[in-house]
Amino acid sequence: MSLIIGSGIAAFSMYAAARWSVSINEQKKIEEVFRNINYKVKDQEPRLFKKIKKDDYTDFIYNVPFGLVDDDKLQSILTKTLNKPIKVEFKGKLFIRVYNQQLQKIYKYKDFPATEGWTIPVGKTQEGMIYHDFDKVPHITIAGATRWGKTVFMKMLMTHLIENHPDDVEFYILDLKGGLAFHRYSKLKQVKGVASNYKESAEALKRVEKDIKRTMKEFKNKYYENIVDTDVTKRKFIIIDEAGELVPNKSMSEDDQSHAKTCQRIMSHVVRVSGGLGYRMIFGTQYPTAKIMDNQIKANSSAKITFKLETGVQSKVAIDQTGAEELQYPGRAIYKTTDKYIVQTPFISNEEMWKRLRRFERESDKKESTKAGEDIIKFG
Ligand SMILES: Nc1ncnc2c1ncn2[C@@H]1O[C@H](COP(=O)(O)OP(=O)(O)OP(=O)(O)O)[C@@H](O)[C@H]1O
Repeated sequence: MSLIIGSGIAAFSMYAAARWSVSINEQKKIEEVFRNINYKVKDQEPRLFKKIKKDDYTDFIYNVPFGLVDDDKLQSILTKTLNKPIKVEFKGKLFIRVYNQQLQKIYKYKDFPATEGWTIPVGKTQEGMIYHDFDKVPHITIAGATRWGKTVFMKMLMTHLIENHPDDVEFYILDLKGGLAFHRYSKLKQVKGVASNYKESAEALKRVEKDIKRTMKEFKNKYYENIVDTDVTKRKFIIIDEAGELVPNKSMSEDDQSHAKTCQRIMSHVVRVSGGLGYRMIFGTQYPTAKIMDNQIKANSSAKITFKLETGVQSKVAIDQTGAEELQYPGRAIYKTTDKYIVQTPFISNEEMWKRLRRFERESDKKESTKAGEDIIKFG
């Protein structure tokens, strides 16, 4: 018996010693990085204040000389040097959290539980699942270079909201990549329309603008200020994929330029006035430039989900700091509100989405008359 206890203690001591030496090693590397990138004031370097070891991570907390603040570069250089996920925060002291494990490359949508209210899962972080609450932050931007996960995220969001609020959610979708990604979902009773060109987009947004006017009048009559304080259960989501297409340019026909201008004006109106009325805008783009993500959109979308971008400059436009250019896997994103999280967003395939949502297909769309006059059932 004592032999078993003895060997248990010995094994634990070896494990603890190994972990301890790993963290000493990490501390050395962190301090070497400080020196190499000149993260100091004159000859005063950050000094370790505390080291806290937990099962999943170690926190290194540093006192830094006055005048030294957060540095964008630290996170990415430390991540590469230690080859581990790192979170750097500056809260009076410098907090460097070094996680033991990498996030997985895929987390399935079905493993994210249903949620209360108007929340959606944003993804898995090192410390658990993260949710976005549209009743707290009505408008979001979704940026990311092509093929890194924007459309899957929009579809996931749509699936979650429809499954959780089948009778209360409405979607207006501007699918400016030819309508290919969302066409199938135009058959769902929650989808008021899928616009796939400039003219249809302008018409869809004019409908939204009219609807906003009507809702505003109704709210005034009832002395409502914000939908979240009322018993109104409906919420209306406007999804824009790809907003870059809506910037008028000379290669467009005059008509299309005029439609694009109409869209821009209404989008700006939507984000400025309609959050309190229950409208939520999802603004997606693969080209975050100041022209596409104008100040109105940015200032009124205080949650930003950003997949991999081509450059640090684009990352600065999207989230006001570099970092999105360093993301390595499809579906990996930065979720930024007042805080910033690295997440692996939930993955859902087109097949699974349709399997979950097809029960909401409008009756009139389930059957289609053939020219010969017989009824056929449409599949997908
Ligand atoms: N959350 C995720 N987890 C794992 N893999 C993902 C995730 N999201 C997307 N992917 C992978 O990345 C591919 C591209 O995703 P998606 O179609 O959403 O890109 P996109 O940015 O919308 O591209 P585009 O702008 O060309 O439409 C998917 O087919 C899938 O293989």
